[in-house]
Amino acid sequence: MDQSKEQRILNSVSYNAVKGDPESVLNCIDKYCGQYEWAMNVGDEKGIILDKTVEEADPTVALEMGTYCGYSAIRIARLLKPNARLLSIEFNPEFIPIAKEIIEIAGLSEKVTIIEGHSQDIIPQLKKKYEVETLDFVFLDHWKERYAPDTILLEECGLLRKGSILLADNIVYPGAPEFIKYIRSNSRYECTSYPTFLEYMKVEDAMEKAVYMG
Ligand SMILES: Cc1cc(-c2n[nH]c(CCNC(=O)c3cc(-c4ccc(F)cc4)cc(O)c3O)n2)ccn1
Ligand SMILES: [Mg+2]
Repeated sequence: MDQSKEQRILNSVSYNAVKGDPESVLNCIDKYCGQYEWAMNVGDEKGIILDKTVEEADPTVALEMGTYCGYSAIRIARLLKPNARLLSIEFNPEFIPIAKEIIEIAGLSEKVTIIEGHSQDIIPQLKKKYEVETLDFVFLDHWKERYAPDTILLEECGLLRKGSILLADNIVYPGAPEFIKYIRSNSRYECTSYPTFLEYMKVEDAMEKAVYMG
């Protein structure tokens, strides 16, 4: 059976990236997906907004929803201080071994825990099963129609604290209108919009930052 696109991305990283060098893994994925096969990595342009927000949050415990090939997990984990950790939820079992391998090549396996499952099933387990008290940073990059209900679920599970920073990808394309409606009309969040472009394309997109005020 011929290989998947995600397998071809892993092949390219495995062949071209410098082991243990996260920047070289990111550059390799961006080159491959920019030149050969588009893929839904947050990419190098939106990646800078992600970097800045992670640096602002300086999280001890970070959550990502939508691991895919591990590109944003590497972007986040490479900026984490010692003993800080990233939990990343992925529902598609095909992507998980590929993400694990790519994160391993970047030398960041110690900092990243990939959890297989649907966000709505995993979020309620984070406190007890994954020993999370509260989340300092959350990157929403999973099913766009789950951004709003999962934000509410994070609140209900007591996983947000005063100052927790949420960053959401794809606000314009594919779009997350219910999330925008919810978060911008909720006085408990301070929202900032970052107009940008869809990964590897001249298509408008945006990211939304929302700081939980408790
Ligand atoms: C329910 C649940 C779900 C998950 C989960 N894990 N992995 C994902 C992937 C979600 N991501 C996307 O669908 C996505 C799509 C595009 C896109 C697609 C097609 C186009 F033409 C243009 C743009 C661009 C992007 O940047 C995206 O992020 N969800 C994990 C846990 N629980
Ligand atoms: Mg995305």
